[in-house]
Amino acid sequence: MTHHHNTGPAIVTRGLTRHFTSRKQTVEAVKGLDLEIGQGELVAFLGPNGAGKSTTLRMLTTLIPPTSGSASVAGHDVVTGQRDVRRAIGYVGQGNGAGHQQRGRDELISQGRAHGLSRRDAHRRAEELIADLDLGAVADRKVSTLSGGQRRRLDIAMGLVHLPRVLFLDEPSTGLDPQNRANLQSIVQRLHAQTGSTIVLTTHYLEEADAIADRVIVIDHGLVIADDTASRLKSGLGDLVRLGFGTSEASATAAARAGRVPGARVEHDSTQVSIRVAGGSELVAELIGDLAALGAPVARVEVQRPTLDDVFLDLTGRSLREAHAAETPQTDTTPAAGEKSEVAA
Ligand SMILES: Nc1ncnc2c1ncn2[C@@H]1O[C@H](COP(=O)(O)OP(=O)(O)OP(=O)(O)O)[C@@H](O)[C@H]1O
Repeated sequence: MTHHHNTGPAIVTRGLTRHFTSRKQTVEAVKGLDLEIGQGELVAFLGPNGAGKSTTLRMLTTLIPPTSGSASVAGHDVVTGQRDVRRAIGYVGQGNGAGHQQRGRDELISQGRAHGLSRRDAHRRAEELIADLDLGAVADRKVSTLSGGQRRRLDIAMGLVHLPRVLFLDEPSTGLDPQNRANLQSIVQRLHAQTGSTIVLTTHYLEEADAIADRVIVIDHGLVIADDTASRLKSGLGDLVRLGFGTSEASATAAARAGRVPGARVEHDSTQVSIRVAGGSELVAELIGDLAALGAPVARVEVQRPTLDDVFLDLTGRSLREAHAAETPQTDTTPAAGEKSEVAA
């Protein structure tokens, strides 16, 4: 069940910008994004708290208008084609809501009816989604009794009722324990494989972006700072090779030798040399041999493959984990006029 109605990109943004004014201070939440996302891509927006991920998603889903620039989703402009965008997308926000006293199955059926499905089709669609999102065991329970992970899966099912061509998930796995998070990630991947629809999710979990996204768009302070596959982002940074030595002379000799490796970034102190270089693990054997011949025998070796956190650290000078922990989400802000908490049916 693929449903691509046009052949252009799923999402295009040009200079997409959003400012907020709160207590007379202007926050530039998103500062001129130029993005193109193809149909069928599974993309993660990765960045710390306050990076502008949710604001970007809220503009793309027509919940808030851009301050300047433009965006189109499924071929429709988010401002002039708001209705068409809403019909083409599914959006699962942070803490969306099915009604608490309803049964999950009934919520899905009502949602289908709200999207114009016949009674029979709404029932059929609900059954499909219950199966696709592993909700069979809990679909007849009141929503208020579901666990966090079950609730999140129901929210995603709600967002999928009308077979959207582009699905937006805002921090789908935040607040879930590792097992439920892994479960949710495999469901998202399965949905993507089954439907071929475009999926854009935001996350501040490196492992999540790494594990499930075809493409990782790293956002910091409202700007795209990297955009590639996780494996290319990591291999671009290179491996980290650490060599330990018994004497400071040996360490200095090794640093000089390592400095001649093309593209290597070298740091050293009296006992250790750190070399950041592409293909470091392949290089290390040769280096150890050379250093032995130069009278600087290597006492310890460690090779680290880079993580996306290393990529972020390299780009920003901050660790994503720390950047995330350091920023506390602001409360007490002034929502923009016309803002709503959910996409209207
Ligand atoms: N309604 C608002 N009024 C004022 N400032 C806002 C508003 N919404 C967002 N901001 C600010 O814009 C910046 C970007 O916020 P945004 O929610 O887009 O970040 P995020 O990357 O999604 O972070 P999180 O992981 O916490 O959701 C932050 O500085 C935030 O405080």
